[in-house]
Amino acid sequence: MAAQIWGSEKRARRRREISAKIAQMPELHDSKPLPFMTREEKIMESARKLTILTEKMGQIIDPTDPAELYHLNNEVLGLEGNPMALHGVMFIPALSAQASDEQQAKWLPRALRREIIGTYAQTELGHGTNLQNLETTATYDLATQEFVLHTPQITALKWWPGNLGKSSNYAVVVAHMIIKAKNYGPHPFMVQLRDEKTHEPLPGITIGDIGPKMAYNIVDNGFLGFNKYRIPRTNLLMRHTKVEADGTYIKPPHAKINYSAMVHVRAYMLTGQAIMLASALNIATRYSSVRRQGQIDKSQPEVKVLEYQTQQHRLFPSIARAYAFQFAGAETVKLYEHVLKEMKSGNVSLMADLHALTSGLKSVVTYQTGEGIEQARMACGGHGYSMASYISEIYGVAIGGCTYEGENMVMLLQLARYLVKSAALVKSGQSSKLGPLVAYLGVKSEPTSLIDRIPNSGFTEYVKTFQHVSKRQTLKAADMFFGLMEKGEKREIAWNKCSVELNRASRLHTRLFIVEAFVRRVNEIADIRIKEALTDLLHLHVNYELLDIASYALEDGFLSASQLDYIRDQVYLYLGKIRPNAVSLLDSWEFSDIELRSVLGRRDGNVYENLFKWAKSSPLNKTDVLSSVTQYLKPMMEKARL
Ligand SMILES: CCCCCCCC/C=C\CCCCCCCCC/C=C/C(=O)SCCNC(=O)CCNC(=O)[C@H](O)C(C)(C)COP(=O)(O)OP(=O)(O)OC[C@H]1O[C@@H](n2cnc3c(N)ncnc32)[C@H](O)[C@@H]1OP(=O)(O)O
Ligand SMILES: Cc1cc2nc3c(=O)[nH]c(=O)nc-3n(C[C@H](O)[C@H](O)[C@H](O)COP(=O)(O)OP(=O)(O)OC[C@H]3O[C@@H](n4cnc5c(N)ncnc54)[C@H](O)[C@@H]3O)c2cc1C
Repeated sequence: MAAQIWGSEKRARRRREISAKIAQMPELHDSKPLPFMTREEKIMESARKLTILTEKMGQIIDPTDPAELYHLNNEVLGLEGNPMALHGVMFIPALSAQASDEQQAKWLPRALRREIIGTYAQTELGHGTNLQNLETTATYDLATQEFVLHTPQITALKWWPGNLGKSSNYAVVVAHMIIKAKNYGPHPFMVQLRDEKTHEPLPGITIGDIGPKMAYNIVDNGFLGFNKYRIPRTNLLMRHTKVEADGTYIKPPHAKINYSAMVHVRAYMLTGQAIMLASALNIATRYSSVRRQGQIDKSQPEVKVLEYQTQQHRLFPSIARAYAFQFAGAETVKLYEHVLKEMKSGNVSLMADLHALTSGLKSVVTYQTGEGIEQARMACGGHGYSMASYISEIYGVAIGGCTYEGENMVMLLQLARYLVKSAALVKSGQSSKLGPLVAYLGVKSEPTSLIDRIPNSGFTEYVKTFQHVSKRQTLKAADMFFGLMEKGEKREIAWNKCSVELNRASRLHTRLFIVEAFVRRVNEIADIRIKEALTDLLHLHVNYELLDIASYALEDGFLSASQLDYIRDQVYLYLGKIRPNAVSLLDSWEFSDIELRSVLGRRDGNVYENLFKWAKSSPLNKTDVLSSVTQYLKPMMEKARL
């Protein structure tokens, strides 16, 4: 199963080897539990481990393999971030995709050797979503052949970029490029922020940390202002766009090609989210198989809470989602790598499809991951609320994904643009022009679902039902939009009036893709035992998801009330079937205790001993009487007694 999850036997074996090596290297372990550290201590601890990793990485992993790097990162540095989180996730990808060969030769080796630390600075205090209204300017000075970066007002301060505040000395900065008074829109520039020797901010740069956040606090998300700060013309990233010395602008082959670093993270973050969901579920499911509370049969001893159907219903559909996201994420990364290769050689024809797909997936996956993690926390009762479970930290980090790399509603609306265009093709009889991801929009569906009528149909009838509701909602939302425009409404106003319906279409389309990715994977599996276990999980997935969106299929009678009962029964059937495999389905992800950082979810299952030991190690328990008591509470009580 681990091979299915991680992509191959080799990958699963390498993960085990890496975890085993790290277990033998105490210098790479947290020196004390992270929840007992202050933010400053955590940042220091992370930097300590990061520098050891830089020295020893080659002994542990193949540093050119992103999957091994990511695993090493999760084990040693953890999900709360590190001083170079953005360096690997956005700075290097931005340089790789957007810098010319010559620029790459100059900067990439230095970045890869970690001579310099970089980030991606785009969002501003006043604007994150609407990139056309970013306010930082890069004005070309023909006389000196330099760009002058400037922050005209407070809302133009860069705000949020990870590791910008304190760690990075370089950044890819996105600014509106102005040449001879003409604004060419947002473009990426390589900018040095700090002196390479002293790490002091360079003159003309105002920089700092934006303060503590809901989670992810090892990362120094920062602010940045420029006061007429000059950089050479050749610091504009020039793989696709060029500015000649005389100010001549050579436009890129696709207007949005400079957005590739965002698409990179959107594609890669899906498996990251799956891992966080599976981690939280691993903790909750292990705990639920240890925790005994109440009886189902009063004549019997107390049961493990995992025996309760409500507990299973709370956890198991999310286990299925974690697998589904992992499989869909793996497909998306493959597609991304393909499109990136094509883009580098000038073929930009697949960019729109990839953008639509990743926009929808990032939104649905992050939202459902958040839901699943929060349910996992609640499933642990009181102990879930303790930082000993570590689930609240996992939640805080994962839920950030709903906002970063494009706020979810906004990204769903991006996919909706693509769906509406596709609907227009269907309506004008041009279905043959539909791309493969939306080809189903042009296929006539049966009048009613055959879900309960064709036994052994595999998952075909389910897929058809998801296709039906997605198609119907897309065409309905598109009709609503076109109808408003026909009545004379301006395009943007009509769009806004339909946007809730449009986003519903985007979610349904994305959920269909996730189901299909799961089905594709299960169909490929040769090992009969693995196939059987995953087929059960897939049964639960399709039935649970369909129940969740059933109103769309009931509206037009595609599903009947009796079919709904059938689907519901299937959910209960598969909850029971999955119960014996539940812990194994999560242990198969092979998270080490070091990586999980959870006292509640350790592999040994000694929940109560571990919790008591952890509580005793709390800094508050170093002394029996705290100074807050001696200084304030004791005098107050004494005064009251007088
Ligand atoms: C130790 C190291 C290990 C490394 C190992 C790697 C493995 C990594 C694994 C896991 C990763 C886990 C990640 C966790 C890290 C967390 C870090 C967080 C970092 C966060 C960073 C950020 O948030 S950066 C800032 C992100 N900002 C945004 O996303 C802004 C959102 N807004 C937009 O994208 C745009 O404004 C928007 C698309 C909404 C509109 O753009 P605009 O230019 O205004 O467009 P418009 O003129 O309206 O035209 C729309 C038109 O353009 C098309 N389009 C838009 N974008 C694209 C695109 N990217 N590609 C193709 N086409 C695009 C769009 O479809 C429209 O087309 P039409 O409909 O008009 O045809
Ligand atoms: C943990 C974290 C890490 C980050 N890291 C980075 C980084 O490294 N680099 C970087 O540059 N940025 C980073 N960001 C910033 C992030 O990319 C933005 O916060 C994000 O893109 C959302 O933009 P915003 O904050 O402007 O939200 P807003 O756009 O102001 O969103 C507020 C609300 O308005 C709605 N809204 C906005 N526009 C529309 C619209 N057109 N239609 C409908 N509804 C709309 C949204 O749906 C939302 O409900 C990070 C953010 C976080 C939380």
